[in-house]
Amino acid sequence: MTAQLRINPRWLLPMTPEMPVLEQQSVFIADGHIVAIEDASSTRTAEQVIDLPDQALLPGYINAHGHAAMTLFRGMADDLPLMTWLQDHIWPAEGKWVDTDFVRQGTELAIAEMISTGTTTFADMYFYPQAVADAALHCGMRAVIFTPILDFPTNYAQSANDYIQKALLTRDHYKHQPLLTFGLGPHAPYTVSDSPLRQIRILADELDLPVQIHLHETAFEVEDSLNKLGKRPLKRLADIGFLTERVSCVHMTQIDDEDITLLQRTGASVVHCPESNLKLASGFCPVDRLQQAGVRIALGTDGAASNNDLDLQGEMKTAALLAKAVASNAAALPAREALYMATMGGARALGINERTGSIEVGKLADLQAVDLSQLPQQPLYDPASQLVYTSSSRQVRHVWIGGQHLLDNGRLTRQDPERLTEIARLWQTRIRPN
Ligand SMILES: CSC[C@H]1O[C@@H](n2cnc3c(O)ncnc32)[C@H](O)[C@@H]1O
Ligand SMILES: [Zn+2]
Repeated sequence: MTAQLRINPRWLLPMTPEMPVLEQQSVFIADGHIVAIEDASSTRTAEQVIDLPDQALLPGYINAHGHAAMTLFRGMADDLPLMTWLQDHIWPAEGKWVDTDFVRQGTELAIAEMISTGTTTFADMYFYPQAVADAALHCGMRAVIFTPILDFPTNYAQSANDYIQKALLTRDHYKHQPLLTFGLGPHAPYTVSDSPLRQIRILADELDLPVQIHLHETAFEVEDSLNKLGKRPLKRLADIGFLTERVSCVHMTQIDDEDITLLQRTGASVVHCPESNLKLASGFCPVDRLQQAGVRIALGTDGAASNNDLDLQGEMKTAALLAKAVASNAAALPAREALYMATMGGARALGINERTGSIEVGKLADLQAVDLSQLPQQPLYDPASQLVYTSSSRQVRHVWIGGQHLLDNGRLTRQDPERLTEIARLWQTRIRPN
């Protein structure tokens, strides 16, 4: 059978369980899927052949947590701790500026940055999820969209029940879009009460939805819950039956032995956002301990207002370095495991691992090719090491999502960077006139 596309990379990192680095392999694509992986000598034909003699082909990264539209708040409130940042700066700005246009345009800006740096799926938790969905569809980007749920009113919705109804309507509206998956995003244990959390659990089970929540982001969050309720937030969630394997817990910088047992017992996963945690001085997620306990871990950037970029390769490097420092062990989170976290780890946490996250026959062609011939990658002993520990995201040359060629030799095929820059500048002058 003739494939539509044959890619001949120098190296292939399929991110299958043994995490091999292969050479002399060709990947064949048809109808958006990987249809064969064969030796480079294969005589199988394709309508188009792309030779990548200096490049590594690997799955696109999966950014497992973020607030894409917050790119428009990038650099607006730096060098502040979480609660000051959120309550005194971000929430007032969101109240003033966030509407459908803000989310649509901010999300398109975010998608351009993510595709250019090798991300092929992003998880999003933000207001106006239909604008996030429209932006993703327009750009050809895969997205897991968690409609936010809070107890209090915002520009977007009035009550927890209103957010939930909007989540269901949004999901219904886009149910035939293969690029999109919808879930429920209760913001945090300190902003959502037990009753909506119970309802979210029931709906997630009934409709098979992923759920994502900010959790144990700071020591203050845990202390506050101990003072008010006599238990840690994770224990409270476990006690009301909220925790299941559908749930991804974002941040988890505060972890004791009982927390680890709860994560193990329920199968809930952790989304590690090391750069946001460092910048807001929130704390350190003990990645090595979690891995040793068999807890599933994914990687996220969080929003550009607390990171301040959406570069998952940078996040991998930070995660690998931080894991070593936190564990006092240079062997903690080696390069291949960081790569796994940024690909299959994300896919598993978001419940999309049957479709994406690795290069295997039958899976979607969500791929990136990275040029490893450039100066910052020389000499080259181990492609996995170069991908994680050098600034390899600057060398991403090609990205395919569902077989669509969205980055072609470093050029975005569906988005215009100049137009996006102009839009970002317009928002900047509107938000903070000079
Ligand atoms: C309800 S939509 C998402 C909501 O979360 C806010 N947010 C962004 N980053 C963080 C974070 O690290 N912890 C808690 N909340 C965060 C965002 O501004 C929106 O209001
Ligand atoms: Zn967040």
